[in-house]
Amino acid sequence: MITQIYSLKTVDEALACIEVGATNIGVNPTAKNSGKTFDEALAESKAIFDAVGDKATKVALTIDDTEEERTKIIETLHPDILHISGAEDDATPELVAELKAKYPGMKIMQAVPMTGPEAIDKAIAFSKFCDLLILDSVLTGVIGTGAAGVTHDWAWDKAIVDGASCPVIIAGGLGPDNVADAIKAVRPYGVDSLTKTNKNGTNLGEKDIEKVRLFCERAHATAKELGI
Ligand SMILES: O=C(O)c1ccccc1N[C@@H]1O[C@H](COP(=O)(O)O)[C@@H](O)[C@H]1O
Repeated sequence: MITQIYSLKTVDEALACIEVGATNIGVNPTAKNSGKTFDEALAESKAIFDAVGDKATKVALTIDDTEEERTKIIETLHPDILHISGAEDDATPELVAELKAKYPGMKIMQAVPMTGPEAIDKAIAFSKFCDLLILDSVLTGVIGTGAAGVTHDWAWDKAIVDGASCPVIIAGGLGPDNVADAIKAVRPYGVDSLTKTNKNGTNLGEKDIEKVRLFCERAHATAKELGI
């Protein structure tokens, strides 16, 4: 079971998350929703990825960035996974082919806004040319798909897991208290958490390492129990 933790702001908290069971470390170098400049956020993300090295899978967000910004993110951070989470710059077969030719080995993960049952067909279409999907909630006022801190109907996620051609990570308001139920309902490839594993319960806070530990332990234990 992939346990993906977002969005790390310091080297120490990233390493602590890995220590307690995070397999994937997510950063937000786009500066969107972060209150930082692009260069500040990118430098912070680079320090984190340099320290993480091969200890975890490194995942970088891009949210409606310009082509120049996206290139800077990829060429500075060398992420294992580029997480496309914008409202306007969804992956296309052409973009994925172009990125894969230029950056062999980098996986493309498309975020799907889980706004209703219409997300099911949309996700299945993305799954035909992306490496991974992340199914995430949306909240008015938050730029991009995700960082919403609320759940959505997991029956939509289950339909996507059953029909998709690529592995699916679920997200949206997941934390230690609901991750086991979510895995039982959806049987995904991975689970992701931001808000509910933060200290102050907002999408901007520091990570609460005890909550991250519980989230990862419960996810791994549930996956083992289900044999997935
Ligand atoms: O991580 C961020 O800062 C971020 C900013 C803008 C859009 C998405 C972002 N992160 C993604 O959102 C999910 C889920 O968030 P939550 O657990 O519901 O708060 C997060 O884990 C990232 O995949």
